[in-house]
Amino acid sequence: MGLLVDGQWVDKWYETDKNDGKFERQASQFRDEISPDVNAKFPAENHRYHLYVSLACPWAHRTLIYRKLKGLEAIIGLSVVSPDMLEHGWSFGSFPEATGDTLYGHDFLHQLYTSVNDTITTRVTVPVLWDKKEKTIVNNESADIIRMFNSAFNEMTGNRLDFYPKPLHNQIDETNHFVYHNINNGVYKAGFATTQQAYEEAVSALFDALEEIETRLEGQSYLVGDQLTEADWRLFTTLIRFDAVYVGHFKCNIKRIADFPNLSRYVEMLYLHPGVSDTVNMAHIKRHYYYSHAHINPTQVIPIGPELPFIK
Ligand SMILES: N[C@@H](CCC(=O)N[C@@H](CS)C(=O)NCC(=O)O)C(=O)O
Repeated sequence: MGLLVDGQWVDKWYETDKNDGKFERQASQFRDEISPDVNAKFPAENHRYHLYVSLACPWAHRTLIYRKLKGLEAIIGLSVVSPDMLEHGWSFGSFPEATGDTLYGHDFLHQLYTSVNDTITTRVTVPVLWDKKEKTIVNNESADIIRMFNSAFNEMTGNRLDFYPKPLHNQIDETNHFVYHNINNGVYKAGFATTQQAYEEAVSALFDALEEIETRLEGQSYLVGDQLTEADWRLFTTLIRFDAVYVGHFKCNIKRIADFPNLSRYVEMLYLHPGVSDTVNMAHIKRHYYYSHAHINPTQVIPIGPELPFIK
């Protein structure tokens, strides 16, 4: 685990000392956009773009779901890192279903970042949306990438599924904001907190938010407008990891998702949505968290359980 400072890899953990033990996520640096406009800087083109992901990562998982459901697998290539994120950060080491760097054969993901800018200072995160033509990172923010995947390639694929329909923009954005701060990032704030108070604040906000979503799902199947939207996919990738890793490893253990009837039904429904189960890899998920965060789990022993009834 570490980051690039002036193009050099530095092996160090997140800084929480100056912030009362609180984990603060840094903003993604590459925020360009692929557009259907042929004159755009990054126009939608067949075989031009490539996605680097970890199957363990909930942020990268969003992009994998969209690549699948929007019919982009034949258009956008894929490289899957090893789940082990150790002293060199994300690496292309061997592990079942890790592909290696299928474009350049790099050993480490930070080499991809420094190939764009050899004096860059940045965290080296997945997902990365890569442009093979310009040999650069288009975007490394999952929230942006799924918006592009939702619409930029529609002409090419003929796939017009819309998970961000215009009339629901405000409601989706509001829900995303609530879910991001309290749940998606909330589990990380709990897990990476280094003081009791920071941990308790994060866990309380997390479970208050889960209770609120549980209530919202009482009379409806989806979060917004009673139709499947981006808001659901963004929540799903955290919920599917919850009982397997966040309850134990991140100490988010007031309840399990299995203890919330509506959330359980909801996560199972989304998991069973055609194509989605292919994007869920529990071996990578459990291995990544329990093996990579040595300060939380120094023995790197990975628990066998829990039983997850509907997961193949
Ligand atoms: N805001 C980013 C966050 C991505 C992110 O933090 N990914 C994690 C893996 S789950 C990562 O690569 N962490 C490495 C690091 O923070 O150095 C996004 O949503 O794309």
